[in-house]
Amino acid sequence: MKGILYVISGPSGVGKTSIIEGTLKRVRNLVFSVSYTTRKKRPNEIEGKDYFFVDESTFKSMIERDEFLEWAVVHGNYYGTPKKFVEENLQKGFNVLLDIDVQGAMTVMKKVKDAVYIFIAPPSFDELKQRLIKRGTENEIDLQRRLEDAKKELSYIPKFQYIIVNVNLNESIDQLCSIIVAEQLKVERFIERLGEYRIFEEGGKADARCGA
Ligand SMILES: Nc1nc2c(ncn2[C@@H]2O[C@H](COP(=O)(O)OP(=O)(O)O)[C@@H](O)[C@H]2O)c(=O)[nH]1
Ligand SMILES: Nc1ncnc2c1ncn2[C@@H]1O[C@H](COP(=O)(O)OP(=O)(O)O)[C@@H](O)[C@H]1O
Repeated sequence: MKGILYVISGPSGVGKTSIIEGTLKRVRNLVFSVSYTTRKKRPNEIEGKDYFFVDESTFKSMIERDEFLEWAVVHGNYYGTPKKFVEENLQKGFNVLLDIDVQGAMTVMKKVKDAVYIFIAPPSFDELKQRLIKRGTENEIDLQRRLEDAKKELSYIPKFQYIIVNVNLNESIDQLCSIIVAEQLKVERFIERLGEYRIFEEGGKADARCGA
């Protein structure tokens, strides 16, 4: 039994965290991979839930020990996905969700062929700016940098399989749930997991381990 890897990317402030939180509450059998970062913790963030906050030397020694599935420098800080967590959960049959930047998504694309790639886009550049200002977690310099980086990030959209334009949060959560479930219902994935099913045996039932 092998789970599905879902990769979510999109510019800072677009609503990735909000959409993911809403989705995790609604979809069964789905786990979020908490990344490591050297970024400073925001007051509302929880160690081990939002990120594992580490210093640069700890992060670099993790790179040397090959502990990341992927890592990248994003808006001036290091971010990385713990390889062991992702591999173990996929192996156990859980579906795993990553919130990583476009560079990280490109790395995963080379390593994990059957992952699902979803880009979250803003309705407009102005709206993105307003959301970042309203969130109030960045100083002026960091905010400008994130908006600058957003322009480059949007150019990666054609490399993704799905796009959600986050106008209305609840609709975006619905759309992410739909993508997650639809992928699980693909015949090619069903056949891969056929060993898990007993529907063709007499008295058997369809115990599909899928989502919402
Ligand atoms: N490559 C990579 N990017 C990550 C990882 N974790 C988070 N990111 C990305 O880093 C960027 C900044 O995240 P964050 O500092 O939480 O700011 P926010 O996106 O404004 O909430 C976002 O694009 C995240 O998707 C990771 O493990 N690897
Ligand atoms: N559809 C939406 N409409 C308006 N505001 C939103 C929407 N989705 C998220 N937000 C708000 O925008 C801000 C950025 O969202 P967040 O989830 O932190 O984005 P990201 O994780 O992509 O940086 C937050 O204050 C959040 O409440």
